Amino acid sequence: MNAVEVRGLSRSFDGRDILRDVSFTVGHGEIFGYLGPNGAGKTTTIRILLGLLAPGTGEVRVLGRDLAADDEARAHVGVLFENNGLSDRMSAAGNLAYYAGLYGVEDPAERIDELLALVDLADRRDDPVGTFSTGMKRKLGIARAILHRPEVVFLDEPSSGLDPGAQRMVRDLIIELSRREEMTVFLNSHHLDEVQRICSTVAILAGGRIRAFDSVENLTTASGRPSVTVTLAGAGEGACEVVGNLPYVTECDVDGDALHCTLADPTATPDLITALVGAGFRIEEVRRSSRSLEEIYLEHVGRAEDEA
Ligand SMILES: Nc1ncnc2c1ncn2[C@@H]1O[C@H](COP(=O)(O)OP(=O)(O)OP(=O)(O)O)[C@@H](O)[C@H]1O
Repeated sequence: MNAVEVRGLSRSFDGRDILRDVSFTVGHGEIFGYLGPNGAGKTTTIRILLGLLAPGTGEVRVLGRDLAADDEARAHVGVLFENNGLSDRMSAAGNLAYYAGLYGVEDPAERIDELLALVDLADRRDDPVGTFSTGMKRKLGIARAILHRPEVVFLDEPSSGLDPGAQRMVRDLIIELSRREEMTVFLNSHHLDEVQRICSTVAILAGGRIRAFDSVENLTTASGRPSVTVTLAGAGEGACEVVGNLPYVTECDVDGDALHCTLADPTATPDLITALVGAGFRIEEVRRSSRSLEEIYLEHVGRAEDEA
């Protein structure tokens, strides 16, 4: 059984199709990145998973259960939306104590101490949250979301509005809680660099449909679409004319002295080099290159926009 299952999910608002036949799964203990442009339907998907919004068609399950119909199952799930769900007037510890009461957390004092230490706010425990920075509030929001030791936690844009230092703190915290608390983390994010660093699997949602669903490794390494970067001794002008028509070269691009080629055949690199040398190019270095998640994301989103 997967931690999260979405099968054939569709949902429209006021006649506009937002989600169309969306399917993906998230395994236990994974940090999963759910990506897509503004308005793609990521928060809508989370709200349907949490049982806060009815699906149009299709089926969703969290821990094998339908949260809309299963009160007990909701106790195993945590959520952080962008507003953190905190009272500015209460202290950090007071906020956590309030939620510990709502969730029926056992030994709340101990758990609150543990979490304040985890999010590095122990020394601010008695200060009103209204005096906290955006990053501190976000960290406390995450502590609130995992207070009751959920098995799955949904984090909607946990890094939005944070400076790079605070983004890093939140990123480290997510890794820590996945490792230490063995939680499955469902992360909505626009920070592709962050997602590439911490997520094991991602899905890209655009134009209402899932455009890619795979491990970050498969998406970014050469295994899917092998590519090589050839550093030439001198300008790369004319290199694409030489290799662009070779049958195994699917894409070619020159940037200064660097020639980037995507290959249809992963074993074709020596032939590519032979062709370049035959045409008089001198070669400094040849590297298999992996593509960034950002490049892959932009390609899928661009394709979805072209289709629209
Ligand atoms: N209750 C609602 N009624 C009408 N339209 C809605 C409702 N909730 C969401 N929408 C619309 O559905 C679309 C998807 O919204 P959603 O918040 O899921 O996007 P998102 O991918 O989370 O975007 P962002 O990255 O900007 O947070 C938007 O066009 C939004 O206006």
